[in-house]
Amino acid sequence: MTGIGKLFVISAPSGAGKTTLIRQVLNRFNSLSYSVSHTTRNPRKNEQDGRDYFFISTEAFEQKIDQGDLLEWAKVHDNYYGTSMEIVKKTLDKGLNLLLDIDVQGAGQIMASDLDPVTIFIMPPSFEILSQRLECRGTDSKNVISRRLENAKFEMAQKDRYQHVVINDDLDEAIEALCLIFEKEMA
Ligand SMILES: Nc1nc2c(ncn2[C@@H]2O[C@H](COP(=O)(O)OP(=O)(O)O)[C@@H](O)[C@H]2O)c(=O)[nH]1
Ligand SMILES: Nc1ncnc2c1ncn2[C@@H]1O[C@H](COP(=O)(O)OP(=O)(O)O)[C@@H](O)[C@H]1O
Repeated sequence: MTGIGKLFVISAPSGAGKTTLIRQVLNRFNSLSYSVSHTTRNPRKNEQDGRDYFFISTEAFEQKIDQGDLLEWAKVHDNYYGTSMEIVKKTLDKGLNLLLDIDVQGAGQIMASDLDPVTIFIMPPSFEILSQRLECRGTDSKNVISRRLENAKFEMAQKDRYQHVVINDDLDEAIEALCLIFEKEMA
């Protein structure tokens, strides 16, 4: 992969606000596109296949692993998630910048590659607020929320592996801090 596009990797514990922040960043920068991942989890209400994720079966996902179609993949909160090799290659080769929203395991795989990514970790202001945000979002059952909060501790412990850490407390301030990183890195 020798294109001149830049690769950005964002990770955060579930509920920290990365989807909210990423939408704002994508609106702001025309030269930045988003890599739609494949997942085996069920779509939430308001999520669209092909826009938020490619929602596929476990069999189809495992076939993609076997065929080498995925640049990286991981099992997160009991489901598979993975990034299409083809999307990344085509986008970077066109000279476009690409944003991956992936977990800490997948981010580790990209950090170990020769893709030279810009890495950003989004932190919630506190664990209590993270828990409140997951409940207020209203997309997940109590069990699913507990599982996500359990993983959050392990995920947040890895924030120092990232080049940038943005705390998402006041939303507008976090958007500005994040956009500043993209502006500088794409200059
Ligand atoms: N490794 C990897 N992780 C992904 C990918 N797509 C999404 N994720 C991560 O999977 C986790 C769960 O995502 P999701 O089910 O959308 O829940 P949310 O974080 O609560 O919005 C998050 O940490 C995402 O960053 C991917 O392609 N690869
Ligand atoms: N800075 C913020 N202040 C208050 N609520 C927020 C903030 N950022 C995001 N939220 C809310 O928190 C919930 C989780 O955000 P979301 O973007 O879905 O997180 P993630 O994609 O990291 O799981 C959503 O209901 C969202 O509206």
